[in-house]
Amino acid sequence: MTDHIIQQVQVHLPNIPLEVVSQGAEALVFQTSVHPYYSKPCLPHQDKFIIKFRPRKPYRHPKIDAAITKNRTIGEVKFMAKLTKLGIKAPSVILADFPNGIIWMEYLGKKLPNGDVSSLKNWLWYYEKVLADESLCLGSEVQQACINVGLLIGKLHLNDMIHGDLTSSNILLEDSEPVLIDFGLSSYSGMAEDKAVDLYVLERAMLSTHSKYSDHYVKWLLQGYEQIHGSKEFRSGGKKLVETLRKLDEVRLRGRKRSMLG
Ligand SMILES: Nc1ncnc2c1ncn2[C@@H]1O[C@H](COP(=O)(O)OP(=O)(O)OP(=O)(O)O)[C@@H](O)[C@H]1O
Repeated sequence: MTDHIIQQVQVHLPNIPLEVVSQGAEALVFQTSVHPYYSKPCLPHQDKFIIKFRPRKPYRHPKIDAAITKNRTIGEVKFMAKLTKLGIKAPSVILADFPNGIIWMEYLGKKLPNGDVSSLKNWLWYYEKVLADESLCLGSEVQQACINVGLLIGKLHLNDMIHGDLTSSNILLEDSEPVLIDFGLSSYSGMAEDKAVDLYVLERAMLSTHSKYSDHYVKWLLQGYEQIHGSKEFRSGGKKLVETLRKLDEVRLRGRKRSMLG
């Protein structure tokens, strides 16, 4: 399956070395050492880039499939470009081929001491499972990283941007500075409901992936989220915060009722 998709992408990117990073439902993600048009790019990672490729879906009608691929790729790239413009940390887009579903972007994140990519998930797992020391898991470094994630998501929402798939895998850490990735389900909305659902998805992801300390992590995330809403940079942030947190309570209640009903 993957070999067949690699052949597909190589038609569009001949002679580009590709190393598979992940295969999701929607896209294949590759790492490459090559910049498409510049031998000395001015990016922090000079020799690593990410290529995200949306392969053809043979079960869809070819015309519909082509339109979906193109629109989703355009949507993701526009969202990323807006984040860059607003100074919300996310990979810079280097090149995009809309009809062929290709996004060439900046590589972000570091390797953890155990060799794993520094997603928030792996980083917290490193603390929880490798260091396995409660005082470190609940220490100031983890607290500050969670607060920083809350600040980042708050900034996103204050710009009426919704991530759509906020999990601890879709947040990478550059030291303790978080960056967002994967905007395949992103959208624009000023509605408190949409922001609350975004927060709820993250809250649930933290609970299922980091159950032992999730209460603390979520508390710190919300601390950062509240903090940015109080900043002078955003007018009526306080009012928006109250609305979103009220909705979050409603969404949690709906989620609980659903899980009680199975
Ligand atoms: N800019 C980037 N820098 C470094 N790593 C990245 C970058 N973008 C993606 N990755 C890596 O590739 C993985 C998959 O990326 P992404 O989530 O965008 O693809 P996806 O196909 O939508 O994934 P999924 O379907 O699993 O949500 C990430 O978890 C991360 O490890």
